[in-house]
Amino acid sequence: MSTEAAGSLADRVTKPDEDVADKPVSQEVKDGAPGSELQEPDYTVEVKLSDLQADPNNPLYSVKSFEDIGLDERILKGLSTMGFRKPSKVQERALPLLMGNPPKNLIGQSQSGTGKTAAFVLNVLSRIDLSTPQAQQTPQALILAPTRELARQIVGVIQAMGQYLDGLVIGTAVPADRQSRPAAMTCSVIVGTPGTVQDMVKRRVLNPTQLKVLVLDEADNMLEQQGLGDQCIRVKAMLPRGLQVVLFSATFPPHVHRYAEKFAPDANEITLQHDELTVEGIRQLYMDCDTEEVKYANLVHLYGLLTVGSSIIFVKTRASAVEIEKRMTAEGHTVASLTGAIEGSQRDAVIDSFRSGEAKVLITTNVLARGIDVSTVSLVVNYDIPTAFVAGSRAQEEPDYQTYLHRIGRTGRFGRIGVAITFVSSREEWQMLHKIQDHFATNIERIDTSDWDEVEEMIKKIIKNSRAQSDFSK
Ligand SMILES: Nc1ncnc2c1ncn2[C@@H]1O[C@H](COP(=O)(O)OP(=O)(O)OP(=O)(O)O)[C@@H](O)[C@H]1O
Repeated sequence: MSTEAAGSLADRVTKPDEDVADKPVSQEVKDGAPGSELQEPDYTVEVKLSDLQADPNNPLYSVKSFEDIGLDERILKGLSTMGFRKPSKVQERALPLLMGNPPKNLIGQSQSGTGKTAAFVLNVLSRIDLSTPQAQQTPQALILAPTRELARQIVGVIQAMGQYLDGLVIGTAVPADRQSRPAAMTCSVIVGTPGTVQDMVKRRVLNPTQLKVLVLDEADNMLEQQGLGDQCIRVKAMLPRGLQVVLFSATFPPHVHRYAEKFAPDANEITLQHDELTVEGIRQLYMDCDTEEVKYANLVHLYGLLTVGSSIIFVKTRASAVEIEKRMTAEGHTVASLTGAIEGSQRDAVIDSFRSGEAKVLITTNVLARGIDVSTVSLVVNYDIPTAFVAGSRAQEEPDYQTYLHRIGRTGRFGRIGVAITFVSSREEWQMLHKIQDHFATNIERIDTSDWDEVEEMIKKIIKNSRAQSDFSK
C-alpha cells in the first residue's frame, strides 16, 4: 500500500477522539503471569453457551474442537483454564488458514464479540520460538491496536492464553506519561499503538528484523484513520518483507477493504455482508429526546438501570463527556469518564476501575468504541448518534455505520444479551437512525418515554433475562 493511497483514504474520514500517537514512549515488559490486566468482578451476564455453539446459524458455532486445530498442549491448557471449551465460527475458520505453512496473509471479519482476538493470538503463540533465552528476548510478533486500552487488553489475553508457555515475555508499546528513553524491548511478542511502535523502531529500542507476524486489530480503523493509517504503513515499511500480515475487524467498508488488500497482499479472506453484522443478543432501541436537556434528563432517568450491570455512554466530544460527568457527579451519581484528553496511567486507572466493576457507568467518546471487552456491560447508550463527514466535505454529515456497530458491540459479548439505546434529538438524527437500520437490515425499536415506570420495567426485564440465563460454561 502506498503512502499516497493512505493519504487519500484518510481524507474521507470521521474524527474520532483517538489515541494518535507521536507522544512519549514507554516500555512495559510483562512476564507470563495469567490475566492480570483482565480482572473483572465475579458477577457476569450469563448465557447458555452450549446452545449457541450448537446452532449452525450462530457466529459462535463450530464443529471442530481446539484440539482438532492442532494447537500446542500448553496453549490448550491455557484455553481450558480460561474456560474456552469450543472455538467460535471465526476461530474455527481462521486458525487453519493462519497456521498453515508457508504462512499466508489473512483479512478476517466477524461480528463484534465473537472471539477475533483469540484467533490472532493463538496463531501468534503457535508461531513464536521460545526454545532459547535469545529467542525469548527477540521480537517475533507485533500486534498493533488503535488505542492503549485495547493494546493493554490484548496483552492480558496473551498472558492468559500463554500462561503455560515458559519464557513467554510480552512487551507493551504505548505512550508513556513523561518523555523518557525506553529500554530495549527484550520480549518475543509486542503489542502497541502504531505511533509508539514506529518511534521505538526508529530509536532502535525495538529490533524488527526477526518479526514473523504483523497483526492489525480493528484494521479498517487503523488503515482509514488520519494519522494512524500513515503510521501503520510506516511501521510495516520498517519490518521484514514477506512477514505474515493479519488484519481483523468486525467491519471492512468497501473503500477500506481495497486498501486492506494492498496492505495484506494475496490474503485469504473471511468476510461478511453488512446485513450479517448485527449481533442477535443486542436489543437495539431508540428514544426521542427533543432537546439536549431532555437527553440529559433521560440519561438521569436511566441511571438506576445503568448500574444494574455496567454501562457505557458514548458522546461525541471530549467536552461533553466531561460536562455530563461533572453534572451527574454534582447531582450525586457515580460515573467515570475516559477520553483522549487524559493520558497514560490516568487512563489506565479509569479503565481498570471500570473493568473491575468499581466504576459501573463510563462516559466516553469513540476512543472506546472498538474492541473493549468487558463482559458485564449490559447497556450501551448512544447519547450522541455517531456521525461522519461525507467524503470531501467538512460540512455534510452522514451516519457513521461502522462506529454505530462497534459501539453497540461493547455489550452482547460472546452470546451474552445486552441493550443498546440511541438518543435521537432532531429530524436529521432520526433520518440517520433509519439509514443505520436499513444499512444493517436490522430493527431499532422506539421506546415510549411517556411512562418511565414502563420503560424501566421493559429494560430491566431484558437485562434481568440475560442475568438469569444459566451457566456460561455449560
Ligand atoms: N472460544 C471461546 N469460548 C469462550 N469464550 C470465548 C471464546 N472466544 C472468545 N471468547 C470470549 O469472548 C469475548 C469476546 O472476544 P473478543 O474480544 O476477542 O471479540 P472480538 O471478536 O475481537 O470483538 P470486537 O469486534 O468487539 O473487537 C471475550 O471475553 C473472550 O474471552
